Amino acid sequence: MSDVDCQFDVKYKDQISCMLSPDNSNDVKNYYENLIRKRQYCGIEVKDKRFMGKGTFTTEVFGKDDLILKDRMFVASQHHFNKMDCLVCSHCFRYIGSIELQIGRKLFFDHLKSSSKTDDDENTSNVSKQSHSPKNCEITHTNSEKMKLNNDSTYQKSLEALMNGTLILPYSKKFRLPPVISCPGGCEEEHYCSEKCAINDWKIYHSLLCTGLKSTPLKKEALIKFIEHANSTNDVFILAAKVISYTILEYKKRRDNYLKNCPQKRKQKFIFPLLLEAWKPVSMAFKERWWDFVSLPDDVDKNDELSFRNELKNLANHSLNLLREAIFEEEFGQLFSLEIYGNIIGMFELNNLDLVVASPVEDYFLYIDGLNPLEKAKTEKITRPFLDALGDDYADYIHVSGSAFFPLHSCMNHSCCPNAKAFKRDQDRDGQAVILATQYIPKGAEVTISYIDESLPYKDRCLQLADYGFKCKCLRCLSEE
Ligand SMILES: C[S@@+](CC[C@H](N)C(=O)[O-])C[C@H]1O[C@@H](n2cnc3c(N)ncnc32)[C@H](O)[C@@H]1O
Repeated sequence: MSDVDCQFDVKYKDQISCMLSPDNSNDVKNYYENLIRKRQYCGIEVKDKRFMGKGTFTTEVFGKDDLILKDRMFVASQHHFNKMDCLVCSHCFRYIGSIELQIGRKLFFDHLKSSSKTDDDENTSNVSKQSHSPKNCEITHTNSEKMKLNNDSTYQKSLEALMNGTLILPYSKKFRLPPVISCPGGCEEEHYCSEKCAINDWKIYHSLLCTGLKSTPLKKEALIKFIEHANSTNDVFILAAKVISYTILEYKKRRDNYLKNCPQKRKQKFIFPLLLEAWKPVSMAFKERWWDFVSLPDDVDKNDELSFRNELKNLANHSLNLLREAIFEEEFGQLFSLEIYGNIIGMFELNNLDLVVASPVEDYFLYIDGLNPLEKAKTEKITRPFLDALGDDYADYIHVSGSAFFPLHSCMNHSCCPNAKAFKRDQDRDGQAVILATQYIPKGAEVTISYIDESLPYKDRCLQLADYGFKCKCLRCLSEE
């Protein structure tokens, strides 16, 4: 493969190799024990499994449907296209605002997309202003009953009324959502469910990636270019940027603490062991260089494999150049090397779990549907036009969709006859990963999940798992092979 020129790969060769070399098994054990303790979960441990790397094992018995683990994400991001379908906290991914805001905002964006107006920018900035400052003054239902959704300006007005809180839908108070809290840096991109989430997100990654008022114009312009490139190519680049920001900010926090306790070391400019500590969530994760392991798409000839892999490498390099323009700090040159970037992207591709959160809007319409016939008919006079405008298949796209990396979930190996599954119960209304036992699991057994549809025949399963870069060694595959 022809090498894309990356000066940082050469300059920081030794540090990069140290960052990518496997941690010793004691460190691995301690890291995951700590993590499990922090999550206040007992009943599982992470240990080495000879041929498959790490695995998760039970330390107590689990019954069918028992909760094994609720894992908080290390980094996560909502898909770019999903941001117009639902408004959620950028940190915990809970729905925010109100049922009215969710419906009005979604229909407003749909309307913008389909309308022939050219003045798109003005409308978009209007919607963000209106949609995050609900006023909560109720109007009578008779007003909304008069709505004619086929009349463009009446339709727009009714959507605005939903968004700014002047139109309250019947029974929506039964589905209250947390308020919309703005980004502390003043960007219009991220919103939160609480000050706590806003501050946490700011401290952990967003302060380096915010395009708000606190960002200098040059940095803002560069960040926007980076984000636009990621949105139009592969939004895993956004996740990679979050990982780099996290590592820089975590390092700085650790360094400040260290220097507070050892003021005599103040002259020491850069403390590499502290960067390694900050890098732990990535160094512990299973990962490979992205462009090396991705399986060849069906439409790419085997003879073109080299140029296919080079294309991916060039794409990552371009994204990294854009990110450097925005947030590069000389002190952390190794974090901006292509080798590190390729491994971070590879970590997501190999461990990614879809981020899914069910929508309260669907609950709301199901509730209306379950009312007694008289009440339902009265209520639907108001709600039906909105439900019709959302379309029959609205439930398929108004739930949160995105990508996330979960440190403990990512230690679970695949099996084609798994004993657990990632599954969101009714009460799981945020971005955490929920792992449930699908059968009785004895103490000491490995907890396995299926990365694919395990009902497929052997050959198809092999093909699908090739996308994850491995050949399955579970008992079922070994016997079917
Ligand atoms: C999400 S990680 C699981 C944890 C991983 N074993 C580790 O060491 O961190 C997925 C990787 O684990 C290995 N793996 C998981 N399930 C496997 C299986 N059934 N057969 C062979 N390798 C498996 C593969 O290398 C795969 O790419």
